[in-house]
Amino acid sequence: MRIAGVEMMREIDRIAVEEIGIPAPVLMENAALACIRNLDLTKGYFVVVCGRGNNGGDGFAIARHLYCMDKEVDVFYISEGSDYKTETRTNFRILKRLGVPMIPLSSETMWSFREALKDADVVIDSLVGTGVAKPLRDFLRQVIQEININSKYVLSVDVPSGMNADNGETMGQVIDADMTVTFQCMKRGFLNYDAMSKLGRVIVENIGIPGPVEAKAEKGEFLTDHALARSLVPLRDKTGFKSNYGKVLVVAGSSGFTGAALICTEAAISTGSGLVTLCSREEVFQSLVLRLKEAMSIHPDDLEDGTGRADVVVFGPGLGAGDVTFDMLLRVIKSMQENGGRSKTLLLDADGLNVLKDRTEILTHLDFNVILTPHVGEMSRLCGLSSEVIQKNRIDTARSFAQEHKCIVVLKGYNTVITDGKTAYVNPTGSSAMAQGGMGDALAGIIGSLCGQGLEPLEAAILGTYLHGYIGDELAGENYIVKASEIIEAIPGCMKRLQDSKR
Ligand SMILES: NC(=O)C1=CN([C@@H]2O[C@H](COP(=O)(O)OP(=O)(O)OC[C@H]3O[C@@H](n4cnc5c(N)ncnc54)[C@H](O)[C@@H]3O)[C@@H](O)[C@H]2O)[C@@H](O)CC1
Ligand SMILES: Nc1ncnc2c1ncn2[C@@H]1O[C@H](COP(=O)(O)OP(=O)(O)O)[C@@H](O)[C@H]1O
Ligand SMILES: [K+]
Repeated sequence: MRIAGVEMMREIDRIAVEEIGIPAPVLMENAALACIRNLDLTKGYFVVVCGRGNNGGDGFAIARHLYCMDKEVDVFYISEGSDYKTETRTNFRILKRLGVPMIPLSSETMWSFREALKDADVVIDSLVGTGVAKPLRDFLRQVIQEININSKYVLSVDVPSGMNADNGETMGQVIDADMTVTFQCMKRGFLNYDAMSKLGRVIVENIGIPGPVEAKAEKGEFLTDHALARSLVPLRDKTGFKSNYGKVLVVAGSSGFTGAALICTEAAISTGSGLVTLCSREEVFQSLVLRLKEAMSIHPDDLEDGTGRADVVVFGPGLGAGDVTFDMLLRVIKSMQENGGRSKTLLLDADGLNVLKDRTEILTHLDFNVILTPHVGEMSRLCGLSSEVIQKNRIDTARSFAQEHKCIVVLKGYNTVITDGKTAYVNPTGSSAMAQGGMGDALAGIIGSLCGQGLEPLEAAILGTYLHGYIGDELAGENYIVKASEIIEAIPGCMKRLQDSKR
């Protein structure tokens, strides 16, 4: 599914109407019906609040459908300002002719508006949508405030009025919606962490604009969906042999951090790697070796040998952030440069990222693929921006770092961003039930394993993050929190279900 901002939505609309010839009233009608589909139609009394742009037009059309269904409907509308757009005027006039109660909003009618809001089972917010990206006029702010104070349940049409669809910021006052039915694309602003509390449940509805039309206006930003993830799960050949499913070397684990090494290694095994080998720091090597079952091990003195044999090296979980780790990384990089090429991948996680602080230029001239999997703190160390700035600009931060350093960045957290600098995918799965030590180590093992099984690094990162969160969501359905070891146990079953699923 594509992610769009204001300009992209306007362009999609223009192409659909002007170049393809889909009549604008058809789109408005589809938008209205999409909202009707998501309304609780067992309710009896609806208040529709309309602005003067096309968002208001959607609201007038929604009111007509509710009227057709014999619902009690009152329409309040903004009567001052610019002239109605054509389709909005058409829908306004139809309602007038039908005799649907229509009340212009003004200081004189504010009292009856307030009473209607209090009585309404559902309030439909059709004040403004993607057409406004500047501070709202005072009167509109007052109307929004009244809706927020007095309503039981609000459905926002396309965008909660007052939210900037580009960045999620509030333009003076914003509707606090219970549900947002947004059209055609996920809006970029909805991904802003601060905006999320205003959206309620978000439903993205197709309003009849074909994918190729969207593609003409696209800006390379997508939300990973189930169909995409399913299509990426590798098929296992009937005659497959372990060497067909990738050799993964995990370089992880130091004193006090042995769990990270085991979790990462076992995640790679459970995701389907043919051969997984663990190399850890000298001081924990013997104790870790005793705990391995399916995985093999190599002593840190043999790091170059192990790297040479591997298709993928996952480097960093629990390895320690000091010079020893940096030296190990340089050895791995040197060995990969000598035996590398684009069929090999280095995934850097945790301390593998921390040792790159102020040294990220190392990444720019490598001949093999590089994937970085930072959480926001690690990203901050890598790029020098504060966590607050990064969290407000997650897609842009990850994208420009990936572009500059010619690598793939997986910026973890709610709505993990995966990008190669050209395109960016936002992962919708996972929740704070997964916010626990070890979870990132499991993700690193999963993505590394998928690279070894032949997926392109970007694909491996897209599927790996989706799968990791999808398993987390399944387990969180019945559990307050989810442990990394539970994720690992559930990987094979979940990959099978994902592959077999029809959605
Ligand atoms: N393909 C599409 O993109 C479609 C879009 N539709 C709807 O159209 C909406 C976009 O419509 P528009 O571009 O007409 O814009 P909006 O309806 O979002 O807003 C424009 C209106 O807001 C008012 N306004 C502008 N600046 C303001 C300010 N500072 N303070 C207060 N009010 C202000 C003006 O009256 C203006 O007409 C979408 O959000 C969606 O709901 C649907 O009708 C179906 C098709
Ligand atoms: N609120 C959340 N929503 C979705 N995913 C989350 C959330 N919190 C944590 N996660 C996921 O859990 C993992 C945690 O990784 P990380 O912070 O590196 O943990 P650790 O370093 O302890 O292994 C990441 O994949 C992250 O995206
Ligand atoms: K709206």
